[in-house]
Amino acid sequence: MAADAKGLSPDVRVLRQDDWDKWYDTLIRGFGGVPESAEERQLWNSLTEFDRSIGVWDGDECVGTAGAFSFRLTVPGGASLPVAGVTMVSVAATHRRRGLLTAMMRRQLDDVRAWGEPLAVLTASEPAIYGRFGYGNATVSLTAEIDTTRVRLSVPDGTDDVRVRYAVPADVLDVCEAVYARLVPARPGMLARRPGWERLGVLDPESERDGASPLQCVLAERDGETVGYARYRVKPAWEPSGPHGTVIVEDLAALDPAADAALWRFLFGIDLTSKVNVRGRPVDDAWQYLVSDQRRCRPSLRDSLYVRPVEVGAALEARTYQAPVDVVFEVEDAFCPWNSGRWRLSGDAKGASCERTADAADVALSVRELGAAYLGGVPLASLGAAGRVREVRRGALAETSLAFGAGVPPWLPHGF
Ligand SMILES: CC(=O)SCCNC(=O)CCNC(=O)[C@H](O)C(C)(C)COP(=O)(O)OP(=O)(O)OC[C@H]1O[C@@H](n2cnc3c(N)ncnc32)[C@H](O)[C@@H]1OP(=O)(O)O
Repeated sequence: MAADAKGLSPDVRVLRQDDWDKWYDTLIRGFGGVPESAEERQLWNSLTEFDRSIGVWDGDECVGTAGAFSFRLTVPGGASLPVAGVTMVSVAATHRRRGLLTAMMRRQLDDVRAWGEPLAVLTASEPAIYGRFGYGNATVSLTAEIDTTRVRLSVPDGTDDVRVRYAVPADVLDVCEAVYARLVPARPGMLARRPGWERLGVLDPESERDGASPLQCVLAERDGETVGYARYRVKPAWEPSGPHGTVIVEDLAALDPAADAALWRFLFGIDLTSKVNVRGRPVDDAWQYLVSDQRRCRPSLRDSLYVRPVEVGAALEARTYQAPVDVVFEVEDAFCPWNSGRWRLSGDAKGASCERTADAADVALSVRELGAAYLGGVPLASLGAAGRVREVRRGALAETSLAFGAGVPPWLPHGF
């Protein structure tokens, strides 16, 4: 390859099986260099999709890594779209800020297009990295620290019919996965899990416990059927005033309101604890509507899933719209110029078409804003109010923003 402006000739190539150890060591070092347990390393090896992963090589040395998992993502309307789950991105600190990430993003987005996947998605180690490549933050997740000495839950009818029982996390993986799988179509942003991914949820390296217990699990059952599960840890604390342990919720899923409430009631009530910490939850997590005092739950939000339309037309056609929409977008996409220009989107709750057009634009925006709004969690009107989206035809932004809503806030249930 010809040398680039910063003096490097990046040799970007598809990952080979026998390069994985070097490649993965580069990645681990890029994230600080703390080694993973043998079990965790083996799991990531088995999850690596070699033909969808790339490395940058400087002679024999691996200096850049990136992968793209083949996921299916739920989009508004319930369709399950093949997407590239961008992951494992790193550049050796000896080679940073010389364009290697840019070279990998170029190669990867060209590949994703060739694979026919209309979206690339990722979670970012730092939010400032990916906007320049057309990724927009499309979902947020909820973190909370609930003072369970003061906050009470009022549970819905039927909660007492749900039995909560302990189980060994690894022994009940299949029933937990079955609960998870039933929830995937109901919420945009959720990922259908490929075989093997469920094991990530029960990896329990001691190095990540920070003084808390090994992973614990309870099942919620009704009439012998599993209707939910929770995975959590307990971190004990003994203070002069008494026990003040914390329950750290790692994962919770339930098929109906009573099962959900039964699990939260259990977690709120564990003896010798005075706090429940949750993170990575949906912004509308139901317990918030059951508590006596939201303020003492100290909720906060964090950016989560970034979405990058790789094929604007195919992406906009794949979802539905909660109100009829007929709009011409003027899209600007400097990094993937095949998306730039005008697109007419016509659709409603049943389906949509999106085609190139020579008609005048109604709404002008960059592909990054389109990615942010795509799952229905970030209103186009709000992006308009921020000056990130421009209304060309009067009234078009409000109409389009309404149509783009998803009814339920999108949520990414786990990182990757
Ligand atoms: C999906 C995931 O896997 S997220 C994980 C991302 N990886 C990490 O955070 C690991 C540690 N960090 C790294 O490995 C590297 O710093 C990377 C991958 C973030 C960046 O790699 P580099 O090769 O240095 O990026 P590159 O030189 O192509 O930079 C391109 C542009 O992005 C900017 N940029 C790169 N990293 C950052 C950052 N962390 N914050 C803000 N801007 C950044 C550069 O300044 C440059 O801007 P310019 O074009 O205006 O000069």
